[in-house]
Amino acid sequence: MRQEWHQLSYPGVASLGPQTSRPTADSAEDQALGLDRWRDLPRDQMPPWPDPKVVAEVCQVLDNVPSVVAPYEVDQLRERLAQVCEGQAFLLQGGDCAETFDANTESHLLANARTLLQMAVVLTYGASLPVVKVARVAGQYTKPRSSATDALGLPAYRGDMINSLETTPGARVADPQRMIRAYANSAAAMNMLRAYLSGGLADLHAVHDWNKGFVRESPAGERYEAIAREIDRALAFIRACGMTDDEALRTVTLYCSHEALALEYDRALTRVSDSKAYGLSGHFLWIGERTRRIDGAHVDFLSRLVNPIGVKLGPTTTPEQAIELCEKLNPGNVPGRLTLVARMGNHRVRDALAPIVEKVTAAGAKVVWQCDPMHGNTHESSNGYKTRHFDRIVDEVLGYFEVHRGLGTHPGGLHVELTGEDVTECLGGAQGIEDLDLPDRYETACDPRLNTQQSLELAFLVAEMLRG
Ligand SMILES: O=C[C@H](O)[C@H](O)COP(=O)(O)O
Ligand SMILES: C=C(OP(=O)(O)O)C(=O)O
Repeated sequence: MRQEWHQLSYPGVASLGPQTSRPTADSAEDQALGLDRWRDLPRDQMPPWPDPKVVAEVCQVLDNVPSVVAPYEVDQLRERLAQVCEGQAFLLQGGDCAETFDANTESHLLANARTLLQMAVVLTYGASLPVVKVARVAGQYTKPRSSATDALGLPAYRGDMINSLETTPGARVADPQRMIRAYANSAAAMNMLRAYLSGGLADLHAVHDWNKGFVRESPAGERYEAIAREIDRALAFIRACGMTDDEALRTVTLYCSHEALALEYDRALTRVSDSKAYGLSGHFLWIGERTRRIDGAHVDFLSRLVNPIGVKLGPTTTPEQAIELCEKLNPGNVPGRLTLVARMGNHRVRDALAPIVEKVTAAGAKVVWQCDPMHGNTHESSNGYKTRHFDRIVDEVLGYFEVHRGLGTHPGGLHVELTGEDVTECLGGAQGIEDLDLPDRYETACDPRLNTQQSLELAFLVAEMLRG
């Protein structure tokens, strides 16, 4: 008999039923869809689970839990991303680098959602297009690492789904039980966000009022006043037309996303509906720069889902590799299915991205082009913090716009690591954060995030770019 997740004794699982190395006996349908082929393929960044039997037992539990998202939402997001693909919408994706169980609080979730909504309003105005909003939330609990060990020689922290950030050898042992905690935290986060988003958090007028507060208080506020005033006028016009009760002005759909790194987790939360495989651990799943090998487990598994998916492309990606990824991940060339997320670094974006966009476009592949200006711009500060400079982030976005404008393609989206808290993790911005300020509130579990002010500043700057 299958176990319910709430019946699991924590932390031990010795009392659980059969010890199998596979999570479940696959159904014929799962087999036909090839949902477990990845298990036999080369797999980078594999969580160092000490005991596969425990992994299998945990997955057996996750096989039967209510999913985090629903198939119709996944289909809806793919359709919305199809509009981005066709140049009729813009994609904004953002949130924590690494979610943690401790920070999965109402206030943190609301602060992040609020910041994303604020950015979306500015970008909607800048692009004069609908903005599809996707949060890095409700599942962003795994991290690929460059090294198996950290500076202390301990096994690297790989995200709360896998091990703990605490700096003891015991805490760094990968613990499959954490997948259940990640699931419970993700389900709770989505539950709370759905409730707030339909209950006033997304009210357009309130969100714009927060932006006006930002413009008033930011040291660089003057620069953004013109756009804020124009949005004000547009809203006044909408009010004058008597459209204040319109549902679209009061609620928004916020989709959730995470890197599909711990494949055991995403596989266990996959459900087959109408003979199609839906990864229901999140609406949008992506493959990281470190796990995108064409013959690898991650590419194979995600190729079998119908979700909208993304793949990160770093500066060493060749146009041929990008085309191969398109063919493998989107053989039907379905618009909205595949997002190519360029994370080149500001020094490389102009020369590395252009040939990729050119050749992928010439090959006829339908993709959403998204810019992640964070991951190629990381450096160590003079006082030893992993950081990113706001100017380099802005410059990468500029370079991305230049490439797309030059080639006549749609610069479809932005993907950023951000938080709605006043942290000091990235340098620069109007607050002028410097190396010596970094220790004040350096709270990320992995990579540096833009704080609220830096995020909004970026949104205003991108709005300017979008307006040409
Ligand atoms: O978020 C991305 C990666 O997980 C991260 O940049 C890797 O960081 P590392 O180089 O410190 O391992
Ligand atoms: C790890 C990430 O990015 P990348 O794969 O581009 O390094 C990330 O976005 O969390």
